[in-house]
Amino acid sequence: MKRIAVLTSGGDAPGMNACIRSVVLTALHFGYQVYGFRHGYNGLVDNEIELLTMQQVRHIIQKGGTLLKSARCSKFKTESGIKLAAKHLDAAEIDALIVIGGDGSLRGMMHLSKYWQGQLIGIPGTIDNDLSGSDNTIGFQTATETVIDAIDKLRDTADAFERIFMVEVMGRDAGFIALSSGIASGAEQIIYPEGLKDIHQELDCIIQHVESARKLHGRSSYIIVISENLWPGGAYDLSQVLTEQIGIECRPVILGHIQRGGCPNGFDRILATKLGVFAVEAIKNGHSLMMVGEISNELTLTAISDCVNNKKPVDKKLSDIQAKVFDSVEILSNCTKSTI
Ligand SMILES: Nc1ncnc2c1ncn2[C@@H]1O[C@H](COP(=O)(O)OP(=O)(O)O)[C@@H](O)[C@H]1O
Ligand SMILES: O=P(O)(O)OC[C@H]1O[C@](O)(COP(=O)(O)O)[C@@H](O)[C@@H]1O
Repeated sequence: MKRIAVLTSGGDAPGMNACIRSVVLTALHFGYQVYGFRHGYNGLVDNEIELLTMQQVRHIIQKGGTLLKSARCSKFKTESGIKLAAKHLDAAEIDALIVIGGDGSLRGMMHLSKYWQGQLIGIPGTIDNDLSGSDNTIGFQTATETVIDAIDKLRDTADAFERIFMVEVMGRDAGFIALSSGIASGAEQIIYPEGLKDIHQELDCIIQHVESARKLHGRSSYIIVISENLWPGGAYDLSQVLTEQIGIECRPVILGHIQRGGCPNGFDRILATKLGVFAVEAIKNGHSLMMVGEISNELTLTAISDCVNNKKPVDKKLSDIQAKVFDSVEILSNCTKSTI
């Protein structure tokens, strides 16, 4: 009988619980014993292990967060830490480990493979969606809906006061959340890392767009969605710069960790369920150092090294729509008032 283990690591994402449930139920279906390590890689280093039962994963499919807890773990990056992790996996006679997490967690698996001989299967779980090898990572769609809901609410008050808002969203170095939520909420500007060379050099364009929109539309609401980490001091400081340059107040809104919480939506529950089943099947079929994913509705296995080393591009069609087709300032300057 195989003994498999599962852990969640890095930024938690809605749908991680659904995925743990799926891994546990599939493992039990195959007659495997399944264990959970708590607190991400800290659980391996500190040997926080528990047997997972069907009872424990009942009624968690709808819950945000993660039953196994998550964390970042600097000790796991050290040689002594990783050796302890391997020792604890061997002591528990674990044959295969499933890690649900983002690119850092998958890099951790590559590191672990140098010290531990068991099978390693990754499942993409992060709101950032920044992993090649799957069209969507678990949590991304739910987080995007959370942002859209927030911007819709902001639009009401922005319209009422004819105000400019700058909404900062997560996505460490990736613009998936910004681009998708910005398009879906009809934001006037979307600023995200992949669409930008150097924000300091492009500041004039950002300001010019706001000013042109004001000239063409008169006073009206204007929403800028911006990814985190693009400006020192974030949206607070950048909105201050804009306020000073435009002479009209631009209000910052930082959505922060709200984006990581909440019930996973149907899409993420189903994705998490499929990937959990497929991960255990991959173990049964003898695979290792692979990440399960879904590309164009097909379940896929991709080498973890490719998933973390190949940068995943944002949807080109979406970025073109935003930059080239939907630019209201350009539309207004291309058409006469009577045609729009
Ligand atoms: N290069 C690496 N070598 C070993 N472990 C790593 C490496 N990169 C990340 N990790 C481990 O994975 C954890 C999660 O990675 P992090 O980048 O914080 O989140 P995510 O997996 O969501 O991208 C880290 O805290 C660390 O324990
Ligand atoms: O909660 P923390 O540790 O401040 O991390 C914040 C980061 O985590 C995320 O929410 C998720 O990123 P990861 O999946 O890479 O951990 C990022 O969008 C954000 O930059």
